[in-house]
Amino acid sequence: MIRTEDLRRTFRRRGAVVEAVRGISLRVEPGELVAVLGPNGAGKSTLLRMLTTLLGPTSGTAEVAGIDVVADPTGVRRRIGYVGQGNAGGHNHRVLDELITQGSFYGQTRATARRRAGELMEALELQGLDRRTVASLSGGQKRRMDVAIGLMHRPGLLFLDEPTTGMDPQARANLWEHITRLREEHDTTVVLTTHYLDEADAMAERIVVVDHGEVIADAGSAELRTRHADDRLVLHVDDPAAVAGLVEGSRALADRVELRLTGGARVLPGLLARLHRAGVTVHSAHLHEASLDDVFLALTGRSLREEGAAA
Ligand SMILES: Nc1ncnc2c1ncn2[C@@H]1O[C@H](COP(=O)(O)OP(=O)(O)OP(=O)(O)O)[C@@H](O)[C@H]1O
Repeated sequence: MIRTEDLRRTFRRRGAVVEAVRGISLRVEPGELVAVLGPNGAGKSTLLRMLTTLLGPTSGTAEVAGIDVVADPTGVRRRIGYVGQGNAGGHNHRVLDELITQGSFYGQTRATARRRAGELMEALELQGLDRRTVASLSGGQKRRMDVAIGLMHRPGLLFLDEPTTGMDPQARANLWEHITRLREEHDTTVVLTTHYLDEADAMAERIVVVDHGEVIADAGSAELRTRHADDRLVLHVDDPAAVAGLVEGSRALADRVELRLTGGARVLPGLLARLHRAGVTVHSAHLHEASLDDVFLALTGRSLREEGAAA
């Protein structure tokens, strides 16, 4: 669905050259949901803007939905949906009119656009709001409206730039439910950027971490955590020093032993069974699984959570 080869984009700013995207080669297969993560200024938006033809590459190539972004940007736009960071809808327009206008823009007849708008309003829980102005919608409704606009022409590929930023947790969960359903029903490929690690963790099958204009990791969340960050296990026991002697790599504290390990959930049952056989009573076992933020910290030396919070 997407193929880029050594994609680059530089900007000139006050005489200096900024390399916003530095040689990204990426493949996205049909039906995938890929989250692009990275701190502010990493190059995520620049990458997305090149893939959606809003910005030309300085060098390298990108094919989106089988079409070269430079040779045929109009062809690419026809096949993709793009939901940018701002609201796509005109604020004083009515919800239904806005959707129909979008459909007409892509060459749909009024009747087809109206039918499609009805389907999407139902799918995205916007029914009953036909005659309301976009400005009068709640934040969550507006964002779902943005997604509806992006889907009017039935694109096989949807780009979402920070779709849930600024939403409350319930509205986020709700939008995700809709995106998941649209994928299940229409097999839409989705590429999104987000600052919310928990969201990427829960929803994306694949996470592409971008930093300083480069892809520094590309895998599923579980694989990233196993590969780049440790879990931490805390066992409360009567004699920590004795137990530390039995568990390689652990250290004894006053009332517990602590241990760093990979794949903790898999290791834990065997470890507990071994301690039981050795006559050790474990009062409690707490496994702190590595988070994506731990992965990010291990890869970049920075916490994405802090960067995201500062944004
Ligand atoms: N039009 C431009 N002119 C000059 N520099 C730019 C321009 N657009 C982006 N940049 C620079 O390119 C780098 C990458 O920016 P980009 O917006 O792609 O990052 P990002 O990862 O999307 O950040 P954010 O999470 O804040 O949206 C930054 O250093 C930014 O200042």
